[in-house]
Amino acid sequence: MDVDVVVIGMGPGGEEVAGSLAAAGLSVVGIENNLVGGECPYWGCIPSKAMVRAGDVLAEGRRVPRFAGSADIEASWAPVAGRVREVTSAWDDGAAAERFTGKGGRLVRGAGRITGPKEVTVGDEVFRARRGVVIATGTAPAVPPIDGLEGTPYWTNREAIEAENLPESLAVLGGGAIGCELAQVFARFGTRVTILEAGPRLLSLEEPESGELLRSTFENEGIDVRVNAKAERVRHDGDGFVINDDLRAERFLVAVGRRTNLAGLGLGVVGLDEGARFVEVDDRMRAADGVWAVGDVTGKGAFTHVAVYQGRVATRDILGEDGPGADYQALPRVTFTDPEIGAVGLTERQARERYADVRVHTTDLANNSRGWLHRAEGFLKLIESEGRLVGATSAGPMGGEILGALAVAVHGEVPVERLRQMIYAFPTFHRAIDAALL
Ligand SMILES: Cc1cc2nc3c(=O)[nH]c(=O)nc-3n(C[C@H](O)[C@H](O)[C@H](O)COP(=O)(O)OP(=O)(O)OC[C@H]3O[C@@H](n4cnc5c(N)ncnc54)[C@H](O)[C@@H]3O)c2cc1C
Ligand SMILES: NC(=O)c1ccc[n+]([C@@H]2O[C@H](COP(=O)([O-])OP(=O)(O)OC[C@H]3O[C@@H](n4cnc5c(N)ncnc54)[C@H](O)[C@@H]3O)[C@@H](O)[C@H]2O)c1
Repeated sequence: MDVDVVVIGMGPGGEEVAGSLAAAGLSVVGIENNLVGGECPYWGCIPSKAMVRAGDVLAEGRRVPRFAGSADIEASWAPVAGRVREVTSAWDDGAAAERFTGKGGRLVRGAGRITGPKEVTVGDEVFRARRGVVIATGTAPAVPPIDGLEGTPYWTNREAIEAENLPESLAVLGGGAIGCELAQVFARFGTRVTILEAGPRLLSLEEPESGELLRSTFENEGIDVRVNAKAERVRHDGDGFVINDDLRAERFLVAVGRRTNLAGLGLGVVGLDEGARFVEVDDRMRAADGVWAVGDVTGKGAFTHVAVYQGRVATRDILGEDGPGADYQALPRVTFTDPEIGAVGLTERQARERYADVRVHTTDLANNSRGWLHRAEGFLKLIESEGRLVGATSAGPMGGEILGALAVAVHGEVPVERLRQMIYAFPTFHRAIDAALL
């Protein structure tokens, strides 16, 4: 069958390209071997943030004695499991599929494979794409080769999100975004949680202060945080897991990063490296003649907002429209723990590796009027080079929202001097920007 474009993988990145091109009048085939929408709406961002919201409500209730009297809080997992089923439509992608077909796209269920230049095969159906093929196959959980792990009922993000019952205890391998967000949720509901992080701190890709802040908060909330720790051996004895012979936990969540779904995709057929971890793309998301790639497979940041952003860039390129190429200098990311860790652009370390002239401005939220009123923990760290902000971290209540102002400053290359001359509303958390710069 001849079409204009074939999109392999209908997660946030693929859905964006396929839907926009179909809406623009192109004949588009979108191929999906699981659920249209990908990881984010069913086992990622959306249900995990529903869980985070529930944990935050509990934590806020527990703050009542410090502020406003007394409150009896009795946590129950049932509403959380119910809300997860509601926001994921109980893992039914009917509405997402219709969103695409309603724009005129054709959805094909199955695993797509590149079988020739601009040619994709699904089962015994062959699609030839006049304009080209978009690779948007995303990622799956990376599972390290730990002695004894294979064959045990360990959890990845999928089982953790689907959990109908609260485990009594949970060991979390990996103190990155998934590990930290889910560890805090389960702990707030009463699960005894231990985090094993191989590196020296939590959220190892972010500022060290972010990892330290989370560690102290987590420890205050009763989470056992073990850094420089690995799982060497694991066994499951019917009742639960025994990790390294001494740590016992009913459930074991593996959250040590992701691996791209590229094996067996036929990348070699179009001259791409079959063994590479990511698909190399230029700033138009082109990977080879007639091949574009978007989302987690590009290695530019495993976030839904990156997949959608790249999807827009690829769409413009496929339609032959002008517009700026992909630019990641103001890439934002938010870890939805409490305190929330928002960051944009470079960390201090990355900035020092890149620029000779780096200035760092920090302030503690305890010195910010609203932070003090809230008895909040957190900080702002701003990284300046050549008179512009090149990176920033905003950690604290609504850290990801306060980040918005900083992301605009980094993206817009606003001179720091101009930020110093701005009026910041009093008493807001974001007024800490003023304090940091002074
Ligand atoms: C627990 C968790 C929480 C997260 N929270 C956030 C968050 O708060 N904010 C954020 O920005 N990001 C978050 N993420 C990351 C976000 O989910 C991903 O970055 C995003 O889903 C990537 O989109 P994608 O389109 O690249 O790939 P995916 O969402 O992985 O979709 C790829 C799709 O391709 C399909 N596919 C694969 N191979 C084939 C094939 N050969 N043929 C046909 N179909 C195929 C897959 O079935 C899948 O549906 C989270 C992830 C997890 C796991
Ligand atoms: N709020 C968000 O935007 C959000 C939330 C969840 C996930 N995500 C995305 O999903 C991606 C995957 O999340 P993740 O938490 O699985 O990965 P991650 O890369 O963020 O963190 C993995 C952590 O596991 C550690 N680790 C690696 N191997 C280990 C081992 N053998 N033993 C113990 N620790 C080990 C690493 O040092 C690292 O700290 C993230 O990078 C992020 O892009 C985003």
